[in-house]
Amino acid sequence: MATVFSSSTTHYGSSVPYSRSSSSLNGHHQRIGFSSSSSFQERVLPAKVSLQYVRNSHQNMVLMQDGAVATTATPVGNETPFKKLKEGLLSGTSSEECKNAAGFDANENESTVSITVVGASGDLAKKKIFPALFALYYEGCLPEHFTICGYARSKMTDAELRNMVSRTLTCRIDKRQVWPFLLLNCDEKMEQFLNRCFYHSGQYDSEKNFSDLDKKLKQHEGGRVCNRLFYLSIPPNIFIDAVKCASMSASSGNGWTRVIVEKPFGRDSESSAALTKSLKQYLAEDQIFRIDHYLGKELVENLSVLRFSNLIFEPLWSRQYIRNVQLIFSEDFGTEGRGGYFDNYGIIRDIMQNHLLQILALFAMETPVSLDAEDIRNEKVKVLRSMRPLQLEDVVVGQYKSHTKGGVTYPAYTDDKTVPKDSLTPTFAAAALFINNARWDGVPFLMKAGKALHTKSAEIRVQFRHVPGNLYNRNFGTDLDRATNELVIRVQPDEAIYLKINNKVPGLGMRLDRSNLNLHYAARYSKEIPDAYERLLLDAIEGERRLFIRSDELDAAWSLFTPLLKELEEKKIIPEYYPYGSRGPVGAHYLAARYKVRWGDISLEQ
Ligand SMILES: NC(=O)C1=CN([C@@H]2O[C@H](COP(=O)(O)OP(=O)(O)OC[C@H]3O[C@@H](n4cnc5c(N)ncnc54)[C@H](OP(=O)(O)O)[C@@H]3O)[C@@H](O)[C@H]2O)C=CC1
Ligand SMILES: O=C1O[C@H](COP(=O)(O)O)[C@@H](O)[C@H](O)[C@H]1O
Repeated sequence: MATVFSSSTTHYGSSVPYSRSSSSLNGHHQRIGFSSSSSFQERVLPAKVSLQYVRNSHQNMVLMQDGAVATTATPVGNETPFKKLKEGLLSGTSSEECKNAAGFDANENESTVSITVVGASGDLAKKKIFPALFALYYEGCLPEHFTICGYARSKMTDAELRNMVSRTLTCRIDKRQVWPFLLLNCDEKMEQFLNRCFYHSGQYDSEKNFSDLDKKLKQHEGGRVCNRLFYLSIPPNIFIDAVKCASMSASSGNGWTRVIVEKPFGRDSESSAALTKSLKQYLAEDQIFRIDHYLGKELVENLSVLRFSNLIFEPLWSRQYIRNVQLIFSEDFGTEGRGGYFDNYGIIRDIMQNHLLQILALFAMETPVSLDAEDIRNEKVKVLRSMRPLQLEDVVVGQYKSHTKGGVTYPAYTDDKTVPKDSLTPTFAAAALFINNARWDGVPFLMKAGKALHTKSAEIRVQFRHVPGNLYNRNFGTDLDRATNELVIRVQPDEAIYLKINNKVPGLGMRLDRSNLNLHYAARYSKEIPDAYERLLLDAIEGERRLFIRSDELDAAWSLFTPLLKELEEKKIIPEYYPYGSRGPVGAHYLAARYKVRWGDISLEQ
């Protein structure tokens, strides 16, 4: 029988510095996830065992027939260890002994990751975290040894947790696979996954309860080197209690301990600094993973690829060619169910200060020295620090009011029982921001975010300047804005990148129209796009910080918004009311017009 000894890169490619590999504090490696065999360059060697080796920038890995994984830092070009491994396996020696004899890392299978979802009974845990963990498991991206533990005050048995989690799990479908093969092992995978999930009930401020959790985790870790990830999916007022107890009583003794912190990271510069200071009493900065799930969205992650790996965009990426940039977020539902949280924050803190500002920073940053997390985050901080803090006149705020349509009455924001009747909290805001650096001087970056609008979407719109001395000007009429190129990056839903160009309508005459060069993801790629939480959880497990917010980034972000937020609250600025399901307050148009901008999502041909 021929042996397939195949070489491949991971699906990120071997030359990409942040190709996925683990790097743990204790130096053990444990690789997770292999590229599909279809992309392997296959070489046939005369032997009876099957090996696949996978290479990335840090290490080489061999997947053996029995599923065991071996890793080595030896370059792929040097095949000696692989030959030795193969010879050993052919002689009938066990995988473990062969690995050791051939010089592969001895312990990579001896470490384990325990993921504790703190606040496991809550909305985010059910909706996003457990499904993302299952998706990672289903895709073969979790390490061989892992345990998932739900932690919350609610009383629940392991079986009850599994039952709760099972209701939210779905299997990923690859359109290339053919029914019925595509879901063949789905139930089996779900069961295997659920068997690795456990529950521990406890208070968030009880070291004793966390110490009991520690004992439970140890039982599952079975004496291996243990790496521990805590996901704080709880309200912010209990972050510090939970971090304190986890770090004092349940952190790893011999591996790494990391904590994912959910937003909000404070509500202004002062409270954010206080939160960071308190977190740093118990954790080092490199243990803190501040999550902004928009950074995990496929098209946001693609921004750097688009800019820095295509020749055609970067030369245009400046004030010389770009007239304005628009960052637009809208939801077609209100704060239903989250009014209590929302009223203390409002849309500016909920969406603009984090999600939209993070996109802006990635969009506008200079080319980083490398793709390493620190290099990227350094560039983002520079952009944020080059921006002028927002002032009241740069902003329009709105709040949705009740609206009846088709016999259905949609509630006002203040109809929510958890919201004070006289609340002035904005559920909509539009803002004009400027970056005072050589690249972007004078270019308006307009943001718009709102709840209870007519549609759900998130997009980046880049409107280019008019073509100087355009020979075809007379074909466009008086409205030259309509004829300028616009690049649209539709983050969600129905991901796409399209460029609006002027084009000749086929025929004998000379009529121009606006057409799209369209990269529509659903048509181009058969695989479902992973949820942002999957990418971010995997990054946190692998110690990749690129998509998490560093504390100086956070400070810079708050510095931009804090003076405005204070002024809005101190002056009790009354929001412009807009009907539920509408396009938002008209003031947003006046704001844009002040900078000679028209919102791209409102124009007739979007
Ligand atoms: N839900 C979402 O869509 C999003 C949420 N977030 C953030 O994620 C975190 C979790 O969100 P979410 O799941 O919605 O939160 P929940 O309000 O559902 O709270 C999560 C769990 O925390 C416990 N809890 C709730 N309130 C208190 C309290 N006052 N004191 C002690 N424990 C409490 C409850 O568990 P038990 O009673 O069993 O202990 C609850 O199940 C928050 O920081 C939120 O801001 C961020 C983005 C989106
Ligand atoms: O962080 C938040 O994001 C959600 C929107 O996330 P999406 O991935 O569904 O676009 C928003 O509804 C919520 O208010 C906010 O806290």
